[in-house]
Amino acid sequence: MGGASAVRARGVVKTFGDVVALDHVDLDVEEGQVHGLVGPNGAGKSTLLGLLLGLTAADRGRLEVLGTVVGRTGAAPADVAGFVDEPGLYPSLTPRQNLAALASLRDAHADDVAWALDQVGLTEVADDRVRGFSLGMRQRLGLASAMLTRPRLLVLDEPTNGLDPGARRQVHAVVAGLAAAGTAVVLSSHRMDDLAELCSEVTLLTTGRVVFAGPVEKLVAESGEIDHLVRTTDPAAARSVAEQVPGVRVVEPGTGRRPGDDALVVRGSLTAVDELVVRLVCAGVQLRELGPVVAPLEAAFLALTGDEPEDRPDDVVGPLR
Ligand SMILES: Nc1ncnc2c1ncn2[C@@H]1O[C@H](COP(=O)(O)OP(=O)(O)OP(=O)(O)O)[C@@H](O)[C@H]1O
Repeated sequence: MGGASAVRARGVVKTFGDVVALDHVDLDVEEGQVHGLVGPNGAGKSTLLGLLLGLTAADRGRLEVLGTVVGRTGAAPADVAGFVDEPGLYPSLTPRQNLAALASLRDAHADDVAWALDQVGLTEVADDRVRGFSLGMRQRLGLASAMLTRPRLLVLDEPTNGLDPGARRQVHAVVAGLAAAGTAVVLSSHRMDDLAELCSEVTLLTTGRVVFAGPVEKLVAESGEIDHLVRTTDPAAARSVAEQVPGVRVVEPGTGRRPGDDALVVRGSLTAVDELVVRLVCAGVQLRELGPVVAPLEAAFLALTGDEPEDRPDDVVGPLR
């Protein structure tokens, strides 16, 4: 914290006809920070990213990017790069040719092409045509294009969309490395694990409004009651213990259980669940597994939006705390 401001938005409004895509949005991002935008479909994430890239202009409010006020023309300052929706690529060209074309347009050094391809793990397919590429490969090439000019602000719309776990790890490492070197990164994602692993701060949007902005840990701490799966040696005894603990409620039907599983799902604050653990031990009931039914960040998302993020695994159960 404490770096120079990369983005400062105050009261930004953007409408499309009758649709208010952004409704008095504030956003603060510092250099060296990875800032996540999260929210249900249609919340305004891509619209906000588009404003940062200068693809469109705000109707009202004030937007400063890298110390420059972005005016009504929407022209973004130099040193900003990225993509919204899907990266724009030439399908008939190879990755190397795509990046070389960009490099010549943007004054990038030819050596940077090989560097960017290597960073995203596309060196081996650098001379294949983009036309046959999977979504994940196109996403990685989009990231390489965005990095090419070594921007001070990188804007990425769902950069891990379509990536397999290995490629996702690689993209995470690239983004974290760029941030460590001082680049500000603003990215959107529907994946709570991306946000938890990559972002120090998040802005949660619903229908164009900011409903939370701040550190990821604060979002989790504010999520209130969380459903926990409790697996023990004696489910019947565990249930009667749970029913006696103030602030703990047995959830019926509980989600997060495997078919035929007799584990309990209880809802309560972390303090109440801690008390349940103490009482189970005192009652001689052995605890085999305890964890949130959905990851705490996802629970916070659900609590604040009443919506369900995409790509939610069916069986997300945390380890014993
Ligand atoms: N060019 C446009 N013309 C008309 N309406 C638009 C346009 N761009 C966005 N919208 C509307 O603005 C709202 C916000 O859209 P936006 O794409 O920013 O949401 P999002 O959070 O990125 O959604 P998703 O998660 O589905 O990508 C939506 O209601 C959308 O239909």
